[in-house]
Amino acid sequence: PAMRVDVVTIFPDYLAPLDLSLIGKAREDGLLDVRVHDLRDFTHDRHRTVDDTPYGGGAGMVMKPQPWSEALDHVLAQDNPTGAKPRLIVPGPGGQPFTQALARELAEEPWLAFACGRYEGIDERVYDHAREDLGLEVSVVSLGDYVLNGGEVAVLAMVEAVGRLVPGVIGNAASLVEESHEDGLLEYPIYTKPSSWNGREVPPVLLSGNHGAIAEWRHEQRLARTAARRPDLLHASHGTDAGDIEISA
Ligand SMILES: Nc1ccc2ncsc2c1
Repeated sequence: PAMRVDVVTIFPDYLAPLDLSLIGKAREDGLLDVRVHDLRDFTHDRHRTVDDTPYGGGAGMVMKPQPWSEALDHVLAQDNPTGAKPRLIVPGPGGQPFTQALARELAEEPWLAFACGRYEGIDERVYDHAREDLGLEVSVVSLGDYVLNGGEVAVLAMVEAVGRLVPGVIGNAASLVEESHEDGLLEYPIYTKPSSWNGREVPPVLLSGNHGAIAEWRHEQRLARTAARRPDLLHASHGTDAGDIEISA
């Protein structure tokens, strides 16, 4: 397969959507090999304990290091005759921002492993163990400045964002080109039949057949939308600063 993806979680059913639609088809086609592991399978007590109270006090619970160590050992050992290493991604609100650029970077990796934390997070020694004893590159990655209850939803988003960039997963590669954030501008408004609907018309330029005018209109719309919604994305390279675009979108 073009890419192997392992996910360790205490809620394996949360990752069931990865079996659906595009990602599901990519798995059938052998482009993506997605394996979900239940962290509790790497516990040995009757209650399958994965968490405990934090040293130093404080609210909430911390995920114990031992189950994670055994889970990572299992991931590294399974179907891995060459001893290759996956890149370990740990979703967390305090991580580096997940961007389309990072998605493109991760889509180049042959093997990704995702660790879904719950509770207040994972004992810090797991990160040190993964880097220093297992020789893994470990990245803590945030989807945005908000807090979820765990990493599973973040992993679903990241696997979709990365998986769709793996060659062959999306049929028409062209549809990957003009997407928001691909070149730092938001997407232009899009329309389809009928040309007149509910008393609302499609912008005439789009029916003109004048491809130069259409491209120009679309670029203007992208600039205007970006200035209106995401002025932080605009910088010198777009030849315009937010000040001199009339906001129409
Ligand atoms: N483990 C954990 C907890 C909260 C959270 N919010 C965004 S990613 C994430 C990961």
